[in-house]
Amino acid sequence: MNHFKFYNKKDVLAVTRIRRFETKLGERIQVIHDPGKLEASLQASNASFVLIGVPEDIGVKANMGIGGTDSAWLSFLHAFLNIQSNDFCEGSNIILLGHFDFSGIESLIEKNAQGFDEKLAAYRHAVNTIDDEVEQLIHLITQNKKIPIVIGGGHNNSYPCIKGAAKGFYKAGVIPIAQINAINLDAHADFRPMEGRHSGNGFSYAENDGYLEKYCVVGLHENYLPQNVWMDMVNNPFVDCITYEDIFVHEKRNFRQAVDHAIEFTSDTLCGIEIDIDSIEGALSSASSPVGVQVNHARQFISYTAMDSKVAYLHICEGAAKLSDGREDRGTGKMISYLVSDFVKGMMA
Ligand SMILES: N=CN[C@@H](CCC(=O)O)C(=O)O
Repeated sequence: MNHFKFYNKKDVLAVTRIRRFETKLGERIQVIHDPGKLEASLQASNASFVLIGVPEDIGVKANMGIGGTDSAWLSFLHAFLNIQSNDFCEGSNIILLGHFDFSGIESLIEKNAQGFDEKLAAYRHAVNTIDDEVEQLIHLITQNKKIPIVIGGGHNNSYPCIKGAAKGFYKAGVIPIAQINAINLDAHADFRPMEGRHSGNGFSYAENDGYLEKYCVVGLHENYLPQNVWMDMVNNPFVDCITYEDIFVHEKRNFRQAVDHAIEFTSDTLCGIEIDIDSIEGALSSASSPVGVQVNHARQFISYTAMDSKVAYLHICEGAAKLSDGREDRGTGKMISYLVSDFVKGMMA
């Protein structure tokens, strides 16, 4: 984990706005005092959740998307640490560990790779480094029976989340084999072919490597589903989806029924909970869209899955506060902060 930056109490308080007679999450959230003894510190902590950032857009660029998913983490942190600590969400059951910084790798690629093909190959190759480091940390967190909360970053990080959690919870004796399920609220399946790692094939690699058993996508857009991916999905009994069109256009099921179906389909073992911010109407991401679920649907998705699934981890990805094409949204971080607090509340309910 060469690229991980641990936070201390001073770092946390630097972004927490202190106010008399009030307490913010930043004042209650835990940090690790000795990063050199990470495993022992996790073991000794009574916290249930470990929050980490993966602010990178290497995976998105490796998928020919628009850069900028590295900008959501700080925006999220500023909002999250200033949530009021109260009976609804107190904060001390969360460890804020820190974030990965892969910006050095990105600069190297930008400086040295020549032309489109070479750059694409270099970005895809770099995702392997991200995979290894993120997997290692998720493994460590879960083998100590804590729930990772991962804020990305591109959706490429579903792969190390699934792989790390499957191995970690297996090592902890929580599951009989190193294999988990996943539910994904997403406009895209991210089940593209294994053509080199990127943000569009995290679930294909996880399934192919045997770490992902059942996978269900909620809110998939028919217009952005390549035919080869659709064929792979319908021919695989361990993969299921409920399209956006079936829920909101044809009204075959309502949103609650769609989420309940996904929870039921994946109920046999631990399940990773995934939200791609591009599933939310108008939210800023590489694949932003005027069509998508409302923020309150995403909040309900998190709340229902946190309460009713056997949760392995939460991964919120693809959001951006600023895209490389200049578009900006100062609300992205605050929106993600609502989703994370809904998750913690749902898990504690
Ligand atoms: N994780 C997102 N994957 C989508 C969107 C690509 C993009 O525009 O960034 C996909 O592969 O289709």
